[in-house]
Order: sequence, then structure tokens, then C-alpha cells
Amino acid sequence: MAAIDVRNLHISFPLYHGASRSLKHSMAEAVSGWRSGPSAHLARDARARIVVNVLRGIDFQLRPGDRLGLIGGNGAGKTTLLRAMAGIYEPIAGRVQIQGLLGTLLDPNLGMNIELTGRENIGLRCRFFGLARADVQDIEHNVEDFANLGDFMDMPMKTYSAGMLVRLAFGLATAITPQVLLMDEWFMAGDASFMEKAQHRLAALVERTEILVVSTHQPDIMCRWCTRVIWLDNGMIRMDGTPDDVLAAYLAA
Ligand SMILES: Nc1ncnc2c1ncn2[C@@H]1O[C@H](COP(=O)(O)OP(=O)(O)OP(=O)(O)O)[C@@H](O)[C@H]1O
Repeated sequence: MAAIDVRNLHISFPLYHGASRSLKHSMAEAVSGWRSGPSAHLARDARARIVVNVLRGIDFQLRPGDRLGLIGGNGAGKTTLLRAMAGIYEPIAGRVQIQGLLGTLLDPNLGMNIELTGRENIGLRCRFFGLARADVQDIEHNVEDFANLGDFMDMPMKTYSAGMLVRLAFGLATAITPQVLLMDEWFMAGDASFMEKAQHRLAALVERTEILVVSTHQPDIMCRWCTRVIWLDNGMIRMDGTPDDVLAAYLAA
């Protein structure tokens, strides 16, 4: 049975920069009077580096049937939370536990080897999911039909345009049904002809998956798909409730 357990999650990034010396000095000035530690947005870590505390004490649990929407202004921490749940970022405190086969629609390059062809990447992903040979062939045909890349299916992915990359990544991610699906909203913002083709496929995938977590700025998607919404504000949960309640408060703020 799929489950997600996020407990007291803290994610920080050390600030590195091309001009890190001067940046460091100016940031050091900025934070010198601030509280240090995970409750401050800018702080110093144990090695005296300046860090941005992007997520601070996030807590929630999800069970099969839950469809969670993440909403919040730019820089609130939605993408960081999705990436931490996908295991891309390591928490500095707290934990993320996911039970069940995990699928992501976060970044078209994620899990792809651009030196390999589209077809080879499909094979790799299927092996990662432990699929039988017969299923791999079905998935290969399914993705080939959807992505419509012609001869490019057998060309290294580094030769693909951005649009071609998205078509292959989207086709592949929606061809295999995970138990837990993490999705960032830019996957729903392709050009009109792509979206028309993609929407039905995406809706069917969302229907099949046991738990969905989606980040979006679009209230209509929240209302259509989600059973619960978390409003993130400056790396913390400002409100957690039904889509109607949270959206009303968010839009009124
Ligand atoms: N690798 C990084 N290093 C330093 N800061 C980062 C890094 N990644 C994200 N941040 C910062 O973390 C904060 C949250 O970013 P995040 O992308 O998670 O926000 P978001 O809610 O998804 O925003 P948006 O709606 O604009 O996509 C921002 O202030 C961002 O600048």
C-alpha cells in the first residue's frame, strides 16, 4: 500500500556564488544580527557557511486516495518540497518516507541519460521499474506513438530540442503507472497542441495512481484533481485543508 510520511522536514542550501567572497561578506553582514538555526530564513550552518533555509518544519502524511495540491507564491518552496520527496535533496533535519513505486513529472532530464537514444532511455526506465520484456515492448510502442519523434527515437537525446525532450519524457512518465506520482506544474504548461494531446493521458494517469502530489499556480487544477491543499509560505505550511477552504484564503491574501 502506498504511503507518504513527511516529518519535520528542513531543507537548506549553502550559498555559493561566482563572487562568493563578496557575496559571503555581504550576506554575513545581513545575517549577523539574525537568529541562527533552522527557524531563520537566512542562517549559518555548523561550518559557519551562510545557508538559505528553504523548507522549515514541514509535516504531513498521505494515504491511498489522497491527492495533495501544493500552492504558494514564487519561491515558497513547492519545487524544493517535491524534489526532497523525490530524493533529489537530502534533508538537514526531519525525514521523508515513501512507500510504493514512485513516479515523477518534475524535470524532463530527470533519470535520462542524454548520451543514449530515446529508445535506450525507455528500456532503461523499464528495467528500473522491473518490467517484463513483453511490457517493455508495449511501453516502447506507446511512447513512440505519443512522442512522434520519427527517426529521432534512435538518436542520442542530446540532439533533441527542448520540445522533443518534453514529449519523450512526458510520454515515458505517463506510460508507466506509479503508485505515488509527484508532479510540477510546468508539465501542464506545454504549447496548446501538445497539451490537447497530453491532457487525456495525464488525467488517466492521475486516476490510476494511488497518491498524487502536484504543485500548481492554477486553482482550477486544484479544484479538479485535489482532495487536499497545502499552502506553503516562505518555506512553512501556512494552511492545510480542503481545496475550497485553502484556495479561498490564498486568493484573498
Ligand atoms: N539550489 C539552490 N540554492 C539556493 N537557493 C535555492 C536553490 N533552490 C531553490 N532555492 C531557493 O529556495 C526558495 C524556494 O524555491 P522553490 O523553487 O522551491 O520555490 P517555488 O515555490 O517552487 O517557486 P516558483 O513558484 O517560483 O517555482 C527560493 O527562494 C529559491 O531561490
